[in-house]
Amino acid sequence: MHPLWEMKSMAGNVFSAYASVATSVMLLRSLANDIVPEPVKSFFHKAFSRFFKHLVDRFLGRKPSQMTMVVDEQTGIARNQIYDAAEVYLRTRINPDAERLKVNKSPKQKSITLSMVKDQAVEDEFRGVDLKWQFVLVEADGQKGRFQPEKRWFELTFEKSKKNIVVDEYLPFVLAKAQEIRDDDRAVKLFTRDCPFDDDDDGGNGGGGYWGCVNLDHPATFEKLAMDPDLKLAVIEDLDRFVRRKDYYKKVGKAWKRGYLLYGPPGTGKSSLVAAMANYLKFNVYDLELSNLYSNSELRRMLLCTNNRSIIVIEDIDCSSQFHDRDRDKEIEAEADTDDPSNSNTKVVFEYENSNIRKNDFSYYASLCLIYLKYWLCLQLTLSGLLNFIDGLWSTCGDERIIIFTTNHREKLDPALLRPGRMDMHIHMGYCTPAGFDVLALNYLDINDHPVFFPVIKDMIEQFEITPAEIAEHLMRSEDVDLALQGVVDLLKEKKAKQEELNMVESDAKEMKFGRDVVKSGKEKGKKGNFWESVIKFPRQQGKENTNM
Ligand SMILES: Nc1ncnc2c1ncn2[C@@H]1O[C@H](COP(=O)(O)OP(=O)(O)OP(=O)(O)O)[C@@H](O)[C@H]1O
Ligand SMILES: [Mg+2]
Repeated sequence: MHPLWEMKSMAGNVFSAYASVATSVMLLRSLANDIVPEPVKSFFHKAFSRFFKHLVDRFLGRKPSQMTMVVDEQTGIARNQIYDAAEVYLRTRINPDAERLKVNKSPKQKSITLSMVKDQAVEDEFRGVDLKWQFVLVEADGQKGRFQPEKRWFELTFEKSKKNIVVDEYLPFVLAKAQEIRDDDRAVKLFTRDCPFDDDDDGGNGGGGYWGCVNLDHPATFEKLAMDPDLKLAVIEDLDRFVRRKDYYKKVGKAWKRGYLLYGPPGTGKSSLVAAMANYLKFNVYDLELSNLYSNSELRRMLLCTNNRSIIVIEDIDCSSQFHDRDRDKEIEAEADTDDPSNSNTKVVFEYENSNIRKNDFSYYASLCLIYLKYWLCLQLTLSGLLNFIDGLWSTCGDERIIIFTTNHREKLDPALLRPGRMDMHIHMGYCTPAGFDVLALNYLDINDHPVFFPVIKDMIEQFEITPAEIAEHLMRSEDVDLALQGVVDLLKEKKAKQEELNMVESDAKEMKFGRDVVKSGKEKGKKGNFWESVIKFPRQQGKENTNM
């Protein structure tokens, strides 16, 4: 064939192939147009054009277009929370090779913090997005006739196309992270009613006008507490579970709070455990002194003014006369509902019975007048009022609360306080055990063992009731390990001597009682005899009779 004809037929073939491909593409396109939904189409369209633009930028050596967000220190008259959060968060992102840094520590901070200096830049990365923070500072200027205060802001620069990720994900991440860092650095606070100070720097209404606070610088931690190791672990696990179970509490329809009852003899570490819990969770502590409160509404007001993530402590709950008997509460409330004018007298008599006022005391009349006045003003603080706040409707006001009661006498408490579900965990703080002594010795003397004293002390500790507070006090008496341990041994020997004395007195008392019973029964049978002879001699005679038998 002529080469010209050959070329012509090839071109015709190519053209017809192109035409058929083009027709198929158009057909597919119209088909796709009908089948694929609009959002999917627009997504692919955007992705393709972005990819294409990226390729072109790469090819031409152009940088993707950037965006800068300005984070001012103030929004109007209020502080800009993003600025504050960025300031805290960026401390953790400062380049360790930086040549200039600011160093700060306020009285309320626990540790020294580093921060950026003027015009310093910090780079960060979040989900594949590169970010650059720059700290800008314009110093105060009073030269142009008008005073210009110092101005500070951050500039956050990133790829423009990543704006949504930055606004929706990165900035909330910075806010949350900053809060975490602040919580770690924050000193735990102790709120009480009578405290004249208000050191609350959290910006919240930690006191609401009712509470004053100071830093809780209690050094107690779980490691330093001498208590049963299994119980200690159980308490820590319980706290961890409580803190991470926000959604669970919501799901089961329970207020996100937990109650602990700490009971045991004085000096066994109940208050220390409260401090250890607060330090472990970084929760503030509200020390609720019930003797200062006169009515349920006052109690409610006080409790409503407490912050979330806090521990409310009522120490020595058994000493609050109002909280002994809820049935009596009900009686009082029922009596109050009637119009009987003697009601107030009944209430006063009840309170009088429960108080320590003694007749003929100098303060007798004054105290009685006060009690009358209280009831005349309808002021009542009852156990029902407290329970209402613990797990009634009021309990849902506030999240992540822990309520702790401490007592030396659990048996004296109203069963309503002890029923399951009210105080979720009852923790017994008992006398010192050998394992507890190990903790105290390590804590106070930095020793794990002593070949002479440890076996003696541990053996005696098992036999006698001795509180960790007593041992701790003796361990602190000398810096010399041997002297300190000898002190503990002496203390235990003293206990032993006292115990033996007590046992003797008890056995004598038993003998006396026995003798008296015998005399009584003898008298009843009509036998006459010398009283002392009966008391002292009769048991022995009785013993002889018994042996003769
Ligand atoms: N279990 C313990 N572990 C370590 N130290 C303890 C323990 N118990 C008591 N202590 C020491 O004794 C001191 C007093 O203890 P704490 O006030 O905690 O006892 P408590 O049980 O609250 O007494 P109370 O019933 O009288 O209020 C603490 O400061 C601490 O040094
Ligand atoms: Mg205590």
